[in-house]
Amino acid sequence: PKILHPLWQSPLTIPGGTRQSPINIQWRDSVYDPFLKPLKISYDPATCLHIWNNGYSFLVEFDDSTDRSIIDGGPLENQYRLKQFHFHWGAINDWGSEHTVDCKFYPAELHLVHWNAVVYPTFEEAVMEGDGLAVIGVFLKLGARHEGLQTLVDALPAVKHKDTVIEFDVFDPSCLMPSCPDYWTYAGSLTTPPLTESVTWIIKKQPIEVDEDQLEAFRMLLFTSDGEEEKRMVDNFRPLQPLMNRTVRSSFQ
Ligand SMILES: O=C(O)Cc1ccc(OCc2ccccc2)cc1
Ligand SMILES: [Zn+2]
Repeated sequence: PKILHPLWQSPLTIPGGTRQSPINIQWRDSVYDPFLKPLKISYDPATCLHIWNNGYSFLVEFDDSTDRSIIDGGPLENQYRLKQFHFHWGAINDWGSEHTVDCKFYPAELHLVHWNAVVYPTFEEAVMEGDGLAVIGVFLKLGARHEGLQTLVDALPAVKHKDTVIEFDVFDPSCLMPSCPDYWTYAGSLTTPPLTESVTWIIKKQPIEVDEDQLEAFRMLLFTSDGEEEKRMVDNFRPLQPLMNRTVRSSFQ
């Protein structure tokens, strides 16, 4: 019988999928690629629009009608425009990330979603193309309070329920980047429907630190709309997918 995902009520596997995400990154199997460039990030904090609980995660969305917030370099052939960022997390600190490193889960993972506006006219079209999207993944680990994240955390009670949105007009996602430039990269997919194989993943080696209260703030969000029986928004990560015929490259030795 078809196994449906508890969260999405859609098939858990893509028939014929050869580059699905997330995956385990086995550090010793990754291959250093000296031709990988440093990742260039230039975000304009004024392009921030709002925070939205879409029933899977909370998304911070950006005005992507111009090239004001972009990434370039790294493994990318073009510059890509920032569309939104969101997180995946667990009910407890033992798991929550989508990717793992040597089979280790982090308590949460940040995804900054960008699309190739040089080649494709809209995000929706880019989502269907092999070089359409570039997602930066940043692991969150338990440690010191993250001051930059706190402005986001303070806004979460206003988007507790599915389909609630609040204006959020200035935020610089660069503050969520770790200081170390090292990353892994591989060809993968969306980890939520439509699961299309259109993502160049750029996974930062160094996690950022957040404290327990900040993780708990994520866990008080709800999958459910106001008036429905409350279901806490936790464990919103997809199971690991087979590596198949892929190599994970590293920007570092
Ligand atoms: O960050 C990830 O989990 C990958 C990911 C990237 C993009 C994404 O977009 C969903 C979406 C697809 C088509 C139209 C509207 C929204 C969904 C997931
Ligand atoms: Zn994601």
